[in-house]
Amino acid sequence: MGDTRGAVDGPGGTGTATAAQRGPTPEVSTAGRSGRPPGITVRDVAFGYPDRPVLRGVDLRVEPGELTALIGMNGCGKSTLLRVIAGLLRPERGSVQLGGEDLAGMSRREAARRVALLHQSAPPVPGMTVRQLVRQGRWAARGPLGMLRGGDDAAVTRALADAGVTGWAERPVDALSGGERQRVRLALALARDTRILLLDEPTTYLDLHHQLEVLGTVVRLREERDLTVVMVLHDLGHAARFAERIVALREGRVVADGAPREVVTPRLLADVLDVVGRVSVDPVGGWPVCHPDHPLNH
Ligand SMILES: Nc1ncnc2c1ncn2[C@@H]1O[C@H](COP(=O)(O)OP(=O)(O)OP(=O)(O)O)[C@@H](O)[C@H]1O
Repeated sequence: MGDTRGAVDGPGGTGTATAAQRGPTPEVSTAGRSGRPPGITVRDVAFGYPDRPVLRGVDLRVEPGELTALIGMNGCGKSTLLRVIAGLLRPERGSVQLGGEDLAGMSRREAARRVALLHQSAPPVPGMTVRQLVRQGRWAARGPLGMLRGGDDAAVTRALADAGVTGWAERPVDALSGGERQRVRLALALARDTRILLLDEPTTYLDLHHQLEVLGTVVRLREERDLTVVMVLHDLGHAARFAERIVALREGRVVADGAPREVVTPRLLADVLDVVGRVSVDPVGGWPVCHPDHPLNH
């Protein structure tokens, strides 16, 4: 497999102003709202589960305020990498920094005040309402004794509204459809009110209408809340359209990294996704459009 990394040396060229294009701004080192959001620096990270190595030396730098899509085949380590960045898994080697602060020196709560992760979690507690679940997102913001703070209700209300689920607030989560639950998970992550948002397959279970709606919401919230966002997407077309930058993993390594127009090529389809296909440019939007033909047979 060829290494397509370095096709460009940074984000840009998607028609949206990138963090680099917006110019240098100071990173903040706290979860506070002033200044630019923290960037993410992953250096030579290795991680494995007891029976298998997964991440094999990942290097990645996400600029403050950047919207990055992480792509790759099933099992290549995307979710594992997000969990490492969220501080849920400790790397065996290498380091992760959030806004220049080393994650290794942070408690779970300190990490959770800086970074929120939407992931495909366990089934909800029977009868728990959407609002009750989303309130759980406030745990890290609370004091050591779990005391509710003044901003909790406002953060929950805002998260419900931003994810478009206010109308379901009093409904039991276990009575919602898969797609509805996925939007509640987005609200749960937003309730953390962090400046770094990690989204693991945020469009899973959603119909096309709601996929576009959620991705549009992520783009809007990135601007409104001034966030740094990394999202795992299986749809390369969505990644090419909505992200400023695409990072591709293969067998636990970064093998491509750059602006969609630069890295989304037939070679990327083959090298990263084992697919033979073509790539054209959307005549209206200008983003790359993939035309997958058939799986690549090795
Ligand atoms: N808790 C676990 N214990 C053992 N192995 C695991 C665990 N979680 C994931 N794995 C394995 O680690 C590898 C990477 O998994 P990961 O979930 O990071 O992949 P992924 O790229 O997100 O895949 P997908 O696109 O299918 O969601 C896979 O081989 C998976 O089976």
